[in-house]
Amino acid sequence: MNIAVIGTGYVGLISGICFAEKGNHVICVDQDINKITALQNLVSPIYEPGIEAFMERNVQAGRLAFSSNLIQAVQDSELVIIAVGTPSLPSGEANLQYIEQVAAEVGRAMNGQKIVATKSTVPVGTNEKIREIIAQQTEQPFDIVSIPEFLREGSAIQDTLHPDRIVIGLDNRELEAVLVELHSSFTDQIFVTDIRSAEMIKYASNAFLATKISFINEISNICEKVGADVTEVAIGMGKDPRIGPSFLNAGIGYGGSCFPKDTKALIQIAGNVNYEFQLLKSVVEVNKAQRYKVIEKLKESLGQLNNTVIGIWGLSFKPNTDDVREAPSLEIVEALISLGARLKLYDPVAMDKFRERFDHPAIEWCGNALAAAANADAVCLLTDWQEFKELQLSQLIYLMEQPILIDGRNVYTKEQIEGAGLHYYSVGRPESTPAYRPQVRI
Ligand SMILES: NC(=O)c1ccc[n+]([C@@H]2O[C@H](COP(=O)([O-])OP(=O)(O)OC[C@H]3O[C@@H](n4cnc5c(N)ncnc54)[C@H](O)[C@@H]3O)[C@@H](O)[C@H]2O)c1
Ligand SMILES: O=c1ccn([C@@H]2O[C@H](COP(=O)(O)OP(=O)(O)O[C@H]3O[C@H](CO)[C@@H](O)[C@H](O)[C@H]3O)[C@@H](O)[C@H]2O)c(=O)[nH]1
Repeated sequence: MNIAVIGTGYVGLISGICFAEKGNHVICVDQDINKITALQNLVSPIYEPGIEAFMERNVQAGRLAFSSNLIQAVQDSELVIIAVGTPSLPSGEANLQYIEQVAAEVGRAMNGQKIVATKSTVPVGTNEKIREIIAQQTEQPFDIVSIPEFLREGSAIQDTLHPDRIVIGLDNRELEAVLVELHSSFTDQIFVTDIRSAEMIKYASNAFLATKISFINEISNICEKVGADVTEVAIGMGKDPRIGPSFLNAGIGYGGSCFPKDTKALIQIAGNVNYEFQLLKSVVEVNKAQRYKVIEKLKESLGQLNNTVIGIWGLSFKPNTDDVREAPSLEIVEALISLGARLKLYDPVAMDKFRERFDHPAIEWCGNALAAAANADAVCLLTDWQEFKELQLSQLIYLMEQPILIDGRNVYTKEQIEGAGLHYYSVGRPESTPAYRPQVRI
């Protein structure tokens, strides 16, 4: 099939590449000329493991191209996929300005029958709005479908090539066969439903996963007080197939471009029909508070933070991505600086993206994890990158001013900590080392 994908962010670019990988002819469009130029030179604007090899293979096979010419791309395609951003407005509601702009541009470009599919996460009823906007611009026949995207950053290509399920929302049953056929090379778990339900499935799924995380984080806070171990609790809970083992990792809470934005948007979607989504409001509040646990633990171990030196391991909101949108690190770094700490920051790939968002004279940018720990009074691990898990922790005692490690993602085992000579604090697990008596820097 000939496909145009509008928006070459995480979703548009990865979907475009994966549809091409399955033999379709795809043209990916973006209004950002710099992105398009980079892509035409086979340079990915996002960090995603394996992406450049997939891009190169499909471009060389003549199945994938990049352009800023939306009109041409739409005219050459039977299926137009909208994958532009839907960021939060200050109210928490989804900002639909990019969606509406693209719908109008697609409408003006139409030269014959098209299917217009929305992959962006949009509030219930948005696809109907898209239909109206397109219809105002063209007399050409077209159909609207909702195909929400469930990929995760860091494993986006594998998630797209091997999804757990694909949801297709449509109101013209004649399209079912062609859309199921298009997606059947990815999975046989294809659920066809109506458009409004498809839109809601996306928000409900993200809200449920966020709820699991806030739930286990609250359990971890109680575990700390009663002497239980949240990792053991999560394993025991997860053995019940009704609960499942995934998304029960306690830590400093969820970040990223999706959970924070989509939970707030769903609260607003409910509010717009006079429904107060109490449970989800609590999930958001719990998540906000959880980030500060790291700072509480630092205060517990160091007393006060003014004039201390703190090493930070990990800035991206999760491993295997350079995305720092709504990363817990942003709030934690700002809070530590406001408390008078000097910081030594290291992340394997996200330092440039972080620095574009936040920089300060109190920050020293470090080339590796050990450099960030050198002469520090404490190190805080904020992202569970594999390279941090593989560090020889016994080196820290020789490097650090005070041997304190705060593990915000529970990555280290008892065996790794034992014998390392550190004072180790994690989340919801009994402390495996004695509490530290701070030395105050003059
Ligand atoms: N990032 C994820 O992991 C993920 C996963 C599932 C769903 N989603 C949803 O998918 C949507 C896109 O997310 P993203 O992270 O890929 O966004 P993004 O911000 O990374 O990319 C959006 C792209 O759209 C482009 N764009 C905006 N207006 C345009 C226009 N008029 N014409 C052409 N291009 C235009 C921007 O330049 C940008 O490159 C959002 O609704 C998001 O909630 C994201
Ligand atoms: O047990 C867990 C699992 C995740 N997280 C955190 O939750 C956030 C989100 O993680 P993840 O879901 O893996 O990443 P995303 O790329 O944001 O993907 C989510 O958001 C996407 C955008 O909507 C959806 O498509 C995906 O299905 C959904 O998992 C990260 O900060 C993680 O550190 C935890 O704290 N504990």
